[in-house]
Amino acid sequence: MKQIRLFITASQAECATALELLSERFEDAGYPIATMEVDEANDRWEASLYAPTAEQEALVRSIQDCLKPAIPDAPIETEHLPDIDWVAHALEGLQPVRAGRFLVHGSHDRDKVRPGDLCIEIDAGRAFGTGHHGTTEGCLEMIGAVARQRRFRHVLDLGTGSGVLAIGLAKLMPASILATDIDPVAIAVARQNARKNGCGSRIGWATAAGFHSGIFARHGPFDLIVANILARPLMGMAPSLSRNLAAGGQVILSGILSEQRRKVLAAYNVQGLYHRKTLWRDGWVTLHLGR
Ligand SMILES: C[S@@+](CC[C@H](N)C(=O)[O-])C[C@H]1O[C@@H](n2cnc3c(N)ncnc32)[C@H](O)[C@@H]1O
Repeated sequence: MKQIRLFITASQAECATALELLSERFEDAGYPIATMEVDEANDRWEASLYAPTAEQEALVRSIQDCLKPAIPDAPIETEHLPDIDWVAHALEGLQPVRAGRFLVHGSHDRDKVRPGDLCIEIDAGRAFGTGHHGTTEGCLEMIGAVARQRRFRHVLDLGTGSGVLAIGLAKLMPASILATDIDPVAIAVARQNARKNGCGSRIGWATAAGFHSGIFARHGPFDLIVANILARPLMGMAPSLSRNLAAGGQVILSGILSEQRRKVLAAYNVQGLYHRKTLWRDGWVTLHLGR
């Protein structure tokens, strides 16, 4: 199905209002809504709604009507999004997966849940993270293990994708949780998933590339940072990750191939972070580091 993004460009405050109004009117009907900063220096943000192309005309009118009381003059722009392989995504989500203390399953597998299962319900969709990938599995397993060892108060899930790790964190830890992603679609999907899992109000959301946003200073420093991205960006962001980590903080990293493990460890050692444990899953590693 062809998809579009309908959006306004406005100040951060106006976009926050737009997010509230649009969520109230459209989210229960299944339209993902998101905001994203586009120009920090000039306070330019975008508030977006994602929909099938066929609904464009009717939705533009409804959005104008919805925003009129608060932001009467904002023109609504349209971006046509690339096609997505829905079949591949749907197949990815067929089977429930056990990852450490968690059972990750789609809504069609609710009957497979057993008493005592710590469940995360995620339907395959437009954001990465159904629990089937070795990196997600490794992170969930590591989150389960570290949650047994100590209490965390400020937690960050950087590169949240479907929100699977943030939801797992919320289910295990009575902490304040921030989840971010470079992709606004992922944030919109993750917010919906968190709501479905009963922890929507426990998690703060933001679209941000790496640590390039004021949101981290407002929520941090963090005593646990989880980032399942890829080895190269993880190495690049080692200094900023370290700056946002509280004294005595811990880090879980994944998206790293086995052969990249040493390089990533070296980049974090330079920042004063040391290896505690490695999990190997399907050629990928998940690292647990501490100060
Ligand atoms: C491998 S997926 C992980 C998703 C989920 N956390 C999981 O464990 O299954 C990586 C996610 O990181 C996001 N991402 C990639 N580079 C990023 C960056 N520089 N800053 C923030 N998010 C990033 C991608 O959009 C994607 O959603």
